[in-house]
Amino acid sequence: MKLFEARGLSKRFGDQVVLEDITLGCDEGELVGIMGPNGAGKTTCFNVLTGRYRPDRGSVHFAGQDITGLAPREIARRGISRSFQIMNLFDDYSALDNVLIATPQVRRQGFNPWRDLGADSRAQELAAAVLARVGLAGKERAQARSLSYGERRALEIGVALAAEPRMLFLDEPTAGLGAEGTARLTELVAQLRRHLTIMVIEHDMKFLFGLADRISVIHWGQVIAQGTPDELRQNEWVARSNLGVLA
Ligand SMILES: Nc1ncnc2c1ncn2[C@@H]1O[C@H](COP(=O)(O)OP(=O)(O)OP(=O)(O)O)[C@@H](O)[C@H]1O
Repeated sequence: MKLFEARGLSKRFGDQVVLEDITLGCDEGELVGIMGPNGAGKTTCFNVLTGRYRPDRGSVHFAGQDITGLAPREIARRGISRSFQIMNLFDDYSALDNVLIATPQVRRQGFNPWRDLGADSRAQELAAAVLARVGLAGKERAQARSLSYGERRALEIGVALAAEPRMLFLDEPTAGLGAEGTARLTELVAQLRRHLTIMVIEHDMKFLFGLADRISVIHWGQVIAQGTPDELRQNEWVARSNLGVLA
């Protein structure tokens, strides 16, 4: 059985069918990519997979359980974390505190901006370890707003990792990064995939083709091709599109 599996997902907004009969999944330990042109429905698909939107039809299973339509918080509790395409950090807080706030220890007590986040030394150690994992050792005390764009993207992934997920969803992690930032992020994701199952939406096909075990191509809300990077390079549609040229 797959660790994560979506079957026959459909979603419409008003008259517009945005997702139609999407079936995709991944085994434990895999890195699976979702690619497709602008407006293809990738972000909507991600939002359905991670509980932000309820599908009109179809199901989502994780670790043998039906999680279709569960609230994002409930899905997170079951071991799925996601990063956001739009930056989702507390700018005035330190890098360490941004991660601390997302740890299960601190979450259990409810978020209280006035509480002394430094009081729990065990949680602090865990948060520092997460920062080291995403390449931000030494930046613990830096305010989130003072970090470079690439560092902020790494911190966002750190925030997602703070919940100690079994599976990580990344929404366009290289968006806005230059060549050097993308290279760093590629290295980070390559490290993370050793211990995590990862699903990633990405426009940067070089990034995706270099890292993914398998990729689903979405166009007009449907999966039009699925396979390993090598298989997709042979795919006529991918070869004809810009997506294929970039890879
Ligand atoms: N909340 C919403 N209400 C109405 N329409 C929506 C909503 N979210 C997305 N759409 C529409 O669904 C279609 C797919 O959008 P979506 O953002 O999922 O595509 P995408 O493949 O992620 O695109 P991009 O790569 O540009 O982010 C678009 O036509 C968009 O306008």
